[in-house]
Amino acid sequence: MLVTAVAAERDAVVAGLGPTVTHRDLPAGTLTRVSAPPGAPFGYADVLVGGVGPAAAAASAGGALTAAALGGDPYGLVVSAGIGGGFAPGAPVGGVVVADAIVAADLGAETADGFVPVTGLGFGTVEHRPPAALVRDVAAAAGAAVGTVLTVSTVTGSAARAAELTDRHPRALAEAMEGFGVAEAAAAHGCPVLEIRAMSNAVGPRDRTAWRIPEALAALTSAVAGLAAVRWQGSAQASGRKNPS
Ligand SMILES: O=C(O)c1cccc(C(=O)CC[C@H]2O[C@@H](n3cnc4c(=O)[nH]cnc43)[C@H](O)[C@@H]2O)c1
Repeated sequence: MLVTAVAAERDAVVAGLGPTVTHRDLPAGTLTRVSAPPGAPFGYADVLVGGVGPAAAAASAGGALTAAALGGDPYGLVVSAGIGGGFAPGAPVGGVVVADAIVAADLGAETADGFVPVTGLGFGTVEHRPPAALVRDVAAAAGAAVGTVLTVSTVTGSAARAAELTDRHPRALAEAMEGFGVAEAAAAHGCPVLEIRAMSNAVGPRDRTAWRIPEALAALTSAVAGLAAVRWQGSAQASGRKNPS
């Protein structure tokens, strides 16, 4: 299953996968089923429009994962896919990033000594690690850079905030708003997760007019075609599942 925030991202993802089979409304999100090409090891992928932000993403992905599991056909991989902001110079506008770490960047507490992640308060987790071999293969197929993708609830809008984030996360290449939520839902189901982001804008001072959304959506389509090549044309890992994507 691939999870996007908005319908425009869903359309870009579907364009990289193949023909649509069905649409289905779930309590949280709309699921589009895309058929795999003949000879692929798996029959289809589902693409979920789950909403903007980590909470909406977790709720919608969790619901879809549960529905699939209760239907006897659990997902074998969940992918958070969409556009994002890139940190210069590693992730230019129009480029693609595949996450090797999906990090909740603003989940914690502000203290007199600075930001403390929620793990420093004794709770939860702030990072999920996608499978390294899959990250490598998908990044190669997608022509993507590999690095940390931050999940934020507030889009960065100043140079000071961008510098604060890169100080705390020197490996960060991109930020977006859903990856950690999707990853939390996947982890709850024991399911591996990936995050693929196509850069629509630079992280920094807010300038919505500089966002290059059509270019990013086109890059997202190409990147997802690379993912499909790995999952559908590459040697399928024998997962024993009918519905691994
Ligand atoms: O207006 C449109 O046509 C349009 C088409 C596709 C997507 C959008 C969005 O606004 C998606 C919001 C989505 O994008 C991610 N995002 C993009 N840039 C950043 C950023 O610099 N910082 C954080 N998130 C970013 C985010 O995941 C949002 O969900 C509009």
